[in-house]
Amino acid sequence: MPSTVYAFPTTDALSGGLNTFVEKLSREAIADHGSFSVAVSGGSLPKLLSKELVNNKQVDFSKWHVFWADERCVGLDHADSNYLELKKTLLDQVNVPASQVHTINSKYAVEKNAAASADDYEQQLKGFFGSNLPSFDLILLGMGPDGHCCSLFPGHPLLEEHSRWVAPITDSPKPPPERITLTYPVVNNAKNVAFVTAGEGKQEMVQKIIEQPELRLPCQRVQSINNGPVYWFVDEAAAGRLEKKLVSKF
Ligand SMILES: O=C1O[C@H](COP(=O)(O)O)[C@@H](O)[C@H](O)[C@H]1O
Repeated sequence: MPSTVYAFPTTDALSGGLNTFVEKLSREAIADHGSFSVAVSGGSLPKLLSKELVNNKQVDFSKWHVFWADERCVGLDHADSNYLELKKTLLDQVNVPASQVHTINSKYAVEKNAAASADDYEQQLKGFFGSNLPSFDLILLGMGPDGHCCSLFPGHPLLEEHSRWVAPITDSPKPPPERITLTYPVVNNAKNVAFVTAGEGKQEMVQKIIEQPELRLPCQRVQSINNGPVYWFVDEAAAGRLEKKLVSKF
């Protein structure tokens, strides 16, 4: 199924649309099975996500289980930590119970032991989802200017990882080199996946990804096995080169 692209005039409007989208999915998931499992990326995503959501009193954060789509092998208080950014922008101000915030194991992360960190995180997923392939209610992904998502980079062998749920990477082209990442089997088994990206610096790559699927860049390999749409929340700057007919109304 092709992507559904929502373009917003400003980043604030994008955050507003994303807030509405997340509120709806959270409400539906909690009504259906009593919890909302979400995996979140780092980079620019946490700020765009949290801007409006942090003040949304309609969302029952007490039922959320928060995971990371990828994480850097650094301490949880390190400036490069994807967790830290979401903590500052959202988690410190809403009531997700600490036991439902599923961070990378800080001991292994501080040691830069990506292999042990990935094994540990896969066990954390098994603890929550059981032995069947995880099916997140929502995975929120950023897009790097090179077309990477999670810590799945163009041309990297991890693009062909089909057995692990969480993989280590020790040669990330974007620092820091040691990271862990969800793999495609997990990302593509999510009930909903949304990319969130903003700014003119992302314009060229957004156009390539939406208009040239044959390039098989990391973001283009995100395809729901359940045939659901992959959503894109972008601002007008990032959408600037897209053919208008490819943009949907939110
Ligand atoms: O290193 C990372 O980069 C990507 C993209 O970040 P952005 O700042 O260009 O939005 C991010 O999605 C990923 O989680 C992160 O580890």
